[in-house]
Amino acid sequence: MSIKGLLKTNIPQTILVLFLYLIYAIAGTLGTYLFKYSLNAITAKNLNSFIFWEIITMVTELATALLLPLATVAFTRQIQDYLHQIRKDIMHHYYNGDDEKISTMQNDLTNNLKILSTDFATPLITIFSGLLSITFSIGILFRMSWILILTTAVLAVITLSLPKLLEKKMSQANATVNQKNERLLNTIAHWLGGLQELRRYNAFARLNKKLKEASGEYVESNKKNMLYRSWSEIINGLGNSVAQLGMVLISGILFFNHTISFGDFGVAASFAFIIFEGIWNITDSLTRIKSTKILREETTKLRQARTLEIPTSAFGVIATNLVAKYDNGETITYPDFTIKPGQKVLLTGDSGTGKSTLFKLLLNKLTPANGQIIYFYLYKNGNPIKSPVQVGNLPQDPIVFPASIKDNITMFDSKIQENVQTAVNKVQLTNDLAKMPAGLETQVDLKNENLSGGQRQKVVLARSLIHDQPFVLMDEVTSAIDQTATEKILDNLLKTKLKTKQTILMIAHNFTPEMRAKFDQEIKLTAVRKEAAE
Ligand SMILES: Nc1ncnc2c1ncn2[C@@H]1O[C@H](COP(=O)(O)OP(=O)(O)OP(=O)(O)O)[C@@H](O)[C@H]1O
Repeated sequence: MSIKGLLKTNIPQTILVLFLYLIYAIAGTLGTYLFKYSLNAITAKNLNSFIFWEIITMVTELATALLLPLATVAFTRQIQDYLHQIRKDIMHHYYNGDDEKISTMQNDLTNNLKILSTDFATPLITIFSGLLSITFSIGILFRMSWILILTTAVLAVITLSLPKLLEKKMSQANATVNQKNERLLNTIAHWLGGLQELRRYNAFARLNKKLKEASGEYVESNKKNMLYRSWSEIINGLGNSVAQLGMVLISGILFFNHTISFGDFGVAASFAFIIFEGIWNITDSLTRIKSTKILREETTKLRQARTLEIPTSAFGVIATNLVAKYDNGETITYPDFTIKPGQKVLLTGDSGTGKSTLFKLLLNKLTPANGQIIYFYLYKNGNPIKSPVQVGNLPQDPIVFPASIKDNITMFDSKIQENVQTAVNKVQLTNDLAKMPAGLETQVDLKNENLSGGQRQKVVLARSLIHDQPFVLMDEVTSAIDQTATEKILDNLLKTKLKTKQTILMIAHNFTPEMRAKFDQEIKLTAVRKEAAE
């Protein structure tokens, strides 16, 4: 998040915002200044002149009161446009990354953007508006007496240097709040994800304890943050009051010396209020802006999109000397294998032989302890050339979204709608849809689970088919589908001539010899060398 980015989001809107704040500052200053004539009319005991200037002042004040909400609305829209842009970039970053925790993502998209809006964007406009009011007020004071300007300058230096006292502490406190909030979200995701299991084992006390711990830390960090903020406000407020009193004192002396009129004395005090309130607001805003420095740097990094080049050809992969190792010492050694572009490969092996772990390695969710994985789609002089790839992944539990079955297949891409029916036929979903009154438009109800496990598997298979992914990992993707349908789906999956050929690596148990024979190759995992942790 940057000033430039905020201003550039919508240039005509930026001009409107700046213009509205400019006339708001002019009207505000004028309203205060014109009151001088009402005061002078009182000392001259001229009722008509007093009423005339009072009406003029009131009209200007009314204009000021109307301008502020207008300017605020325009600026809020500007912030929202900018945040929308940032949110889109962050989503893009996570979408292409595939390796982030949901809680981090939620925190970046909600809490952190809220902080940037309240502690960066809003303070910026406060500074702009404050600077305008201060400039106009100084101009007017200067016309009255240079002594008033000198007093203002001295008091301003004192007021401006006060916030420095707590700047660092506030930045740290803000970062801690974020950290603790992320931990809380993490705990919620981990523990509430297994809520049914906890219920089954009456483990409510443990859930409660964990949530209490995490939320306690979050509350504490928030309290500390508020404490620093309050101290900062107290220190700034004190400086502000001393400065205002100083101005009243000096302008009073100037009045008694006949340097300024009574009207000037009256409004000089008001301008003192505008100036010091402006300075107070600016210093407070600067402190807030500085406290978001770490957050802004993080957001900028997140906005740097991880764009993956997605080639349209099928990919192959070569694995050599591959070894996976978990923190507990569990080590799995894999046989070397090569999967050529477009091949359909079956991955088998007893439970615990490392099939899922191989998928984690291929998805780059786990770094090999040894060996390497090379994805390629081109050969040069007979040798494969390493290339980045986006690996498709169909996990054992199909991930569906609360949208129509059609949208779940197209993933909201209307351009590929016409291919839906073909994909539906190939995954044997046609008969299931015929039983649903709304057919493809049936809304997936995650809460009441209106789709069976097999139907959900068919939906994600159709999704994978329609999206032409160049390399797809499938983990027991037909486990809930009956034997006859599975055979037909396999025929379609393995023999389908897609626009671009697709490489498939599929984990499956209990396939008949005929079904296994449909694959180009079978990788059988057997021995697992275990090195138990101490
Ligand atoms: N996160 C983990 N931490 C430590 N060990 C793990 C972890 N995940 C898996 N393992 C161990 O690694 C070995 C291989 O597990 P993996 O899940 O890859 O096997 P699998 O062949 O997919 O089994 P299944 O067919 O039962 O799904 C097992 O001994 C397992 O206990």
